[in-house]
Amino acid sequence: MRFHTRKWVKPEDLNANGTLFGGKLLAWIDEEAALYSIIQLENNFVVTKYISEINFVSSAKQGDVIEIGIGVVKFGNSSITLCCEVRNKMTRQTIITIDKIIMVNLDKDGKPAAHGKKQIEFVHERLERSKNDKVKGEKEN
Ligand SMILES: CC(=O)SCCNC(=O)CCNC(=O)[C@H](O)C(C)(C)COP(=O)(O)OP(=O)(O)OC[C@H]1O[C@@H](n2cnc3c(N)ncnc32)[C@H](O)[C@@H]1OP(=O)(O)O
Repeated sequence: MRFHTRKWVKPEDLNANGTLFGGKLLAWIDEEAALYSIIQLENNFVVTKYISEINFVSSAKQGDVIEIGIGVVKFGNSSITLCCEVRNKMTRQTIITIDKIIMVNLDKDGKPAAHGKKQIEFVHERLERSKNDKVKGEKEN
């Protein structure tokens, strides 16, 4: 699991008890899952289909720095299944875990479409590959 995004818990993120509002946290996670899927599937048109049980393990308070981790459970045909953990950046205390977040790759008509991906890719490797392919193509011509 990779922890890409950090958040600073501010007054507007709190519930009536003064701790991080669960709905706010879920919105951050949904956006992170969407961003992760968009980058992996190389398609901006990806939607959240299904989220499994959510375990709120501990709370966060104003001023805490938290980080959102996303991992890939499975690449499907049109879907990608992710897992998520959010933890306190300083103490590593788990705040929430989600076993399965299923995101679906859509075509321009909003219908599920095969994404053709089988494994995690890194943008820098993609760029390196396309640079090498270009050089190879130039040598062949
Ligand atoms: C980031 C955001 O905020 S997005 C906004 C919130 N999300 C939405 O608005 C999405 C609304 N839902 C939809 O538009 C539709 O349900 C769609 C287009 C996502 C999917 O339509 P469906 O008719 O269910 O598609 P379909 O049956 O072909 O399933 C598509 C994929 O999702 C998977 N899937 C569908 N339902 C489920 C489910 N309940 N649990 C797990 N996986 C599921 C399927 O297995 C399939 O995966 P695969 O192609 O890798 O095998």
